[in-house]
Formats: sequence, structure tokens, C-alpha cells
Amino acid sequence: MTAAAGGPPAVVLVGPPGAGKTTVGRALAERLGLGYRDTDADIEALAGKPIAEIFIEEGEAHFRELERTAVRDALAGHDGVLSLGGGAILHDGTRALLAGLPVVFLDVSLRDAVHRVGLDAPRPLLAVNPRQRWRELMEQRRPLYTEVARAVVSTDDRTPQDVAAAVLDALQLKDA
Ligand SMILES: Nc1ncnc2c1ncn2[C@@H]1O[C@H](COP(=O)(O)OP(=O)(O)OP(=O)(O)O)[C@@H](O)[C@H]1O
Ligand SMILES: O=C(O)C1=C[C@@H](O)[C@@H](O)[C@H](O)C1
Ligand SMILES: [Mg+2]
Repeated sequence: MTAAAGGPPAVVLVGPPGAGKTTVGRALAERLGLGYRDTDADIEALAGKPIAEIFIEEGEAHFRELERTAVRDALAGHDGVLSLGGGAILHDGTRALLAGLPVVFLDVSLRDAVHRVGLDAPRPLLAVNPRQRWRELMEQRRPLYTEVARAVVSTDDRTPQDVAAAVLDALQLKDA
């Protein structure tokens, strides 16, 4: 997390679990000489518990409200690279916050997502029948990721560094 912020984030990454938001986000921050921030981590720090527990104890709708607030605060307080939670774009209010910003949708196929994360991590929305759920999630979310994005970058068969370079290219940014 950066202490001082001089403007909105240089890059905002969205995309499904396994797209590489964290990995590519950190690589991008390094290349740009900027800080890295992740709204999932912000929410966990503020709530003092893991996201999986928030889902179980308070439900998804409550989590999406916490997420909207976290995104609002991060957009106002971070000028580096920002990754959003995989489902942040589901909330109308969160999508509205992203208007006009350098948002990049990191796209990934089910095949590559499975290779990367195995889809067996403690992800509340993928707990049961993860492949089928992932397909359904993407069917619902693809139009929303696309709607908020200034650029769509495919991550299949590309290393995180190659993806980072493609993101810089798409946003016409240069390494520090
Ligand atoms: N382009 C890539 N090629 C190969 N492996 C990758 C690539 N991007 C990320 N990975 C690997 O895939 C896994 C998931 O990546 P990462 O945690 O960055 O995804 P994420 O989008 O942040 O997921 P989450 O939604 O769970 O936060 C990590 O083990 C990472 O090393
Ligand atoms: O895809 C999703 O809906 C989620 C993705 C994660 O980043 C977390 O924000 C949470 O597990 C929900
Ligand atoms: Mg991540």
C-alpha cells in the first residue's frame, strides 16, 4: 500500500480468479516504480478476518457493499497499480466508480485458470463444482469486465511479464 497518493491509480486490474491480477499487478507496479494495492487485502485488513469468513457470516451482498467502499477508498488513496476482487464488477455502484479510469480486464480461459490455481483454493463462490461454477461466473461477468475495461488483455499462454508488457502497451504507459 502506498502512503501518499497523487491521483487515481495508474492501472486498475479486473478479471476472474486465476487471471493473474496479483502476479501481473505486482510486476506492473515494479516496472512502473509505483506501489501495489489489492482491495481483497484491504477488506480483510479492515474486517480483521478472511473473505471466506465474511461470506459465511455476513453473506455475499454485505461483502459486495464492503467491496464497493474499499474500491472507493482505494481509488481515492492510491496512485499505483490496483487489483480489484474478481467479483467487484458485479455491483452497479462499484462499476460506476470505475468510469473513465485505466481499467484493464485480464482475460483467461478455463483451461489456463485451472492450471494456475487448480480452482481448489478457499474461494467461497467456487467451493462446489468449481469448473462448472467458473464457466457460469464468466458467462455472467464477461460483459461486465468488458464494460468497465479500457483494454482487454489475454493472459493465456503468456508469462506474467509478457502480460505486464501487454498491459503497458494497451494503456500506452512506459517502464520507469
Ligand atoms: N500469465 C501467467 N502464466 C502462468 N501462471 C500465472 C500467470 N499469471 C498468474 N499465474 C499464476 O497463477 C496463480 C494465480 O495468479 P494470481 O494469484 O496472480 O491470480 P489472481 O487473478 O490474483 O487470482 P485471485 O482472484 O485468486 O486473487 C499464481 O500461482 C500465479 O503464479
Ligand atoms: O470472484 C469473486 O467473486 C471473488 C473473488 C475474490 O477476489 C474475492 O473478492 C472473493 O473471494 C470473491
Ligand atoms: Mg489476487
